[in-house]
Amino acid sequence: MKDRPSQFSSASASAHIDEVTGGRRLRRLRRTDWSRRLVLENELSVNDLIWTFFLTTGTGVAEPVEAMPGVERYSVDMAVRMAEKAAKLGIPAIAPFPREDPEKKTEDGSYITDPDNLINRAVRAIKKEVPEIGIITDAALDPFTTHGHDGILRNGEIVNDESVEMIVRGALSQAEAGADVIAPSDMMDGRIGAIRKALDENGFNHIPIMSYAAKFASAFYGPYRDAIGTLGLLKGDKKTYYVDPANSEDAVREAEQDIAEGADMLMVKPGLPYLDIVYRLKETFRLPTFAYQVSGEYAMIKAAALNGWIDEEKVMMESLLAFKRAGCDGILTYFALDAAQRLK
Ligand SMILES: NCc1[nH]cc(CCC(=O)O)c1CC(=O)O
Ligand SMILES: [Mg+2]
Repeated sequence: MKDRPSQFSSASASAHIDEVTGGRRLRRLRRTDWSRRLVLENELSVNDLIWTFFLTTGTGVAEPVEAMPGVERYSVDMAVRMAEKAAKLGIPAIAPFPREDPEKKTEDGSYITDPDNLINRAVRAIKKEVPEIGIITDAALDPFTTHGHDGILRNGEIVNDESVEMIVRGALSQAEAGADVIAPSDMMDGRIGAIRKALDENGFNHIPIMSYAAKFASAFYGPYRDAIGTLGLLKGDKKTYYVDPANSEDAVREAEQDIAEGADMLMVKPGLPYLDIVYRLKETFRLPTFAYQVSGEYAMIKAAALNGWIDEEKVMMESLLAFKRAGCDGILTYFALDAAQRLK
């Protein structure tokens, strides 16, 4: 015991370490900045970003979303300006979500089919002024129903086939308004095939479908429901149609089914807590695969940053890079504008 310090001279420690590692020192390539850059495996680019944001009625409106500091709801005219900003930053696509006028909400969500609803007006205006940016629209019913569900509610049940009919009509009205990608987030069975058929039969066979294939019944959507005004409305939960957070085989089956029905791209939602699903879907199907960094994920990062507990910019960029490492081709994120600015 007395000799112990001398046994740990640096020379003998080195010899010991070389013996156990076989001389393989993984830190060699991490020593310098140039060398770290040289061996980078994944990189985030502005081409990976899809900007998610909110719409509201009126003109000249940019109002803050309480649970998402830094995020605002825009009236159509302001959304056009913001889309222009996104396009100038090189962001390839946007995904707007409407906070519809509560008076337009109905039991069956049929306002989704109105050519003059908020989302369709915004799509038309943005397509006219900023044609170079891609617009991805959600064909789910939740902004349009009085109960906040993504489908039609009958006797306490979300009825599948009738919901699909309405969702298909909504998707068609979005395509007619000029949407570039239809991205249904409702998780009804058979909706991908039904939307594909309707698009093809109506002159929209060039419009791709990005399926929210693996959408989980998650508590991370809280701030979004506040943002689109469905928080107080939602009756019960969405467990009868979204995937259980405990399951991954079910997520694989959902993706397999959506691909068989004609999905061009897959999405996983939420994002960071579900990177294992991203990895599995990418490895299994090799399709363009996306993840949605949802409102609750955004709020967590913002809240910690506002408290001075984490470095917002670093955590934002690290979280986005993690999606790339897991296999994402792109990320739907409320951070898109900030991240794009940072990537300039
Ligand atoms: N069709 C519903 C929908 N569309 C976008 C989100 C969540 C997005 C987010 O949390 O950022 C949800 C989830 C939900 O309310 O169940
Ligand atoms: Mg499905």
